[in-house]
Amino acid sequence: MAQPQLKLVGEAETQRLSGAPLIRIDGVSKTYRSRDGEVPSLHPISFDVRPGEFLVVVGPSGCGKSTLLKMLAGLLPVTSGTISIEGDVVTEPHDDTGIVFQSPTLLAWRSVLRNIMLPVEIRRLPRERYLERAHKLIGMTGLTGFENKYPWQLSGGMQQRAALCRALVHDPKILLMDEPFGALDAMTRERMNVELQRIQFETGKTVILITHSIPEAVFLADRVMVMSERPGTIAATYEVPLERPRTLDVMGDPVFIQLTQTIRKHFAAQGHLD
Ligand SMILES: Nc1ncnc2c1ncn2[C@@H]1O[C@H](COP(=O)(O)OP(=O)(O)OP(=O)(O)O)[C@@H](O)[C@H]1O
Repeated sequence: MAQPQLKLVGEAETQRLSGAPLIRIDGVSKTYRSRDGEVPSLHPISFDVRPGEFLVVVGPSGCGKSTLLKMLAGLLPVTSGTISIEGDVVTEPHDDTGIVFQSPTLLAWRSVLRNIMLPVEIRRLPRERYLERAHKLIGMTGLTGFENKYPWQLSGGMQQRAALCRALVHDPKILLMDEPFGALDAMTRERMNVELQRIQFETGKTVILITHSIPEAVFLADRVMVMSERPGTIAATYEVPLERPRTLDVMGDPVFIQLTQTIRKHFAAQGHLD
């Protein structure tokens, strides 16, 4: 079995990741107001995301991960603080982000291609230009030949690939992913991780991904952000010093094992964080 070479993040990689932050989260908190009263879901948190970075967020259930992602997408207002993308404060849904949820949420009555083209229609973007882009993404995600199939004719992994194409078709700078592979079987999930790494490399997108899987987090991330229980806050952030492209063999690497163990310790003692 080929052993991946381990080294600290290379020079080119360092340059790619060391630019001015693309996303700035500054003192952002969230308290939901419901009929039963206030639900503090996220304590004020601050962090930056670099252009081209792959940031993975892990944390116990209910700590506010999805809330954070929805605020990043402009789908949910912040209670305090600001989220900015390239200096512009996010106040509403915007074109800089594409989102993939745990469920593919494809429209059953639309073909794969017409599902992928939905954001182009909604935004009234030039169809021909984006059709070409859709076909490129279909090729990149291995869906060629399935353009005219309907979602129910696809496996779960293929549906999620179609959802990924749909999130990227309008060429957003940022890809937000909320437990995108949580519903897939273990082997498909691993394959999707390898494919996602390749697609991110080929497209250069900045990715923020939420997962409950620590190995998935370490495999995919440049940086893993660990959150504490609700109301969530940042418990720790770890750089992942593993060379890319990573193969699944990297999971046997001592650096990988040590990092997953370190992160897992945060969740010891009945889900309580350190
Ligand atoms: N619309 C809402 N109204 C009131 N409370 C909410 C609402 N949405 C989420 N919450 C609460 O906010 C907290 C954070 O929810 P969120 O979905 O962001 O957590 P999460 O970390 O993504 O959880 P999981 O890992 O289980 O998906 C939870 O306690 C949840 O019950």
